[in-house]
Amino acid sequence: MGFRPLVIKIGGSVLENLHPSFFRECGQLMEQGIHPVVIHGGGPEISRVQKRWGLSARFVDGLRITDDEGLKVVEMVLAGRINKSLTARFCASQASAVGISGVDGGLLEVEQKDPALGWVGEVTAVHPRLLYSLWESGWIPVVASLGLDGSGNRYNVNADTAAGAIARELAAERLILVTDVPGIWKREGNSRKLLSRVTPEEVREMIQSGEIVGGMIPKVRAALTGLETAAGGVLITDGSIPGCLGGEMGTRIVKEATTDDVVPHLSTK
Ligand SMILES: Nc1ncnc2c1ncn2[C@@H]1O[C@H](COP(=O)(O)OP(=O)(O)O)[C@@H](O)[C@H]1O
Ligand SMILES: CC(=O)N[C@@H](CCC(=O)OP(=O)(O)O)C(=O)O
Repeated sequence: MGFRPLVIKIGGSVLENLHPSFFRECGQLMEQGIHPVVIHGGGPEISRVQKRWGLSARFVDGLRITDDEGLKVVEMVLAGRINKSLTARFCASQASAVGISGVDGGLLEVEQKDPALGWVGEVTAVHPRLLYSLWESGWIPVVASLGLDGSGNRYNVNADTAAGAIARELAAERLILVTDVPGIWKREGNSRKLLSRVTPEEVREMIQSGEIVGGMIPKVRAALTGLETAAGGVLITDGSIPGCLGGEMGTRIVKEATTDDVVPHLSTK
């Protein structure tokens, strides 16, 4: 069976505002012979639960410091409630989905990123066999970004980073990063404009100049990872708008400014 993988990452920032048509559109892509895998975040909800439990939510460069208690919260919230509620919304929209995490099928192999961060994993390999099995049987995998090491320890993985690594391994047709903004903003005098396309070099310059900050930094870094193999480039788009998977709205990250994108036809009409 020939596979046409499409990697979609849903940010925690947009989970509550995801347009209802999103789920149906994913199902339609599957019917068109495209194979979506959905990686989701959930940072804001993890922080809310940590606070409710009297635990602090602390970050270094956008990565959550994850001690033993923190990992329990991450697993319960990310792989539990968020993963199950998202999977339920797919199924209720007649899009056949299965909720898993990066631990299942050994999908995300990681090593500890930095002892100072605790149970935070850096992806060292992606083993996609389970994804192919699910696609073959008609299921859309919905993945919580946890990983495991060679000793069976489980880790918290940034969801953008996980999506970028999966997209690179699958040589996905496209990586779509669904978030709460319509794309990458660039300052222009006193106002700002939305970039319709941007190259890796421009992205690196914008991080240097402080125009790309906060949660957009791991996102564009993941975009650069995915771009290494994704023929159709990477799209950053707003999930609260209908048709966000169609490819016309948002910022495209492309290898070269002059090359036309090879955008797969993703009709969600
Ligand atoms: N240049 C930029 N253009 C657009 N958004 C930016 C930029 N720099 C930083 N951001 C911020 O990045 C946020 C998206 O990242 P994040 O909150 O981590 O989302 P998600 O949960 O979807 O991963 C936006 O809401 C915005 O505040
Ligand atoms: C290591 C690390 O920081 N992991 C993230 C995983 C969730 C995530 O990435 O969620 P968003 O997509 O909403 O940011 C966290 O604990 O917040």
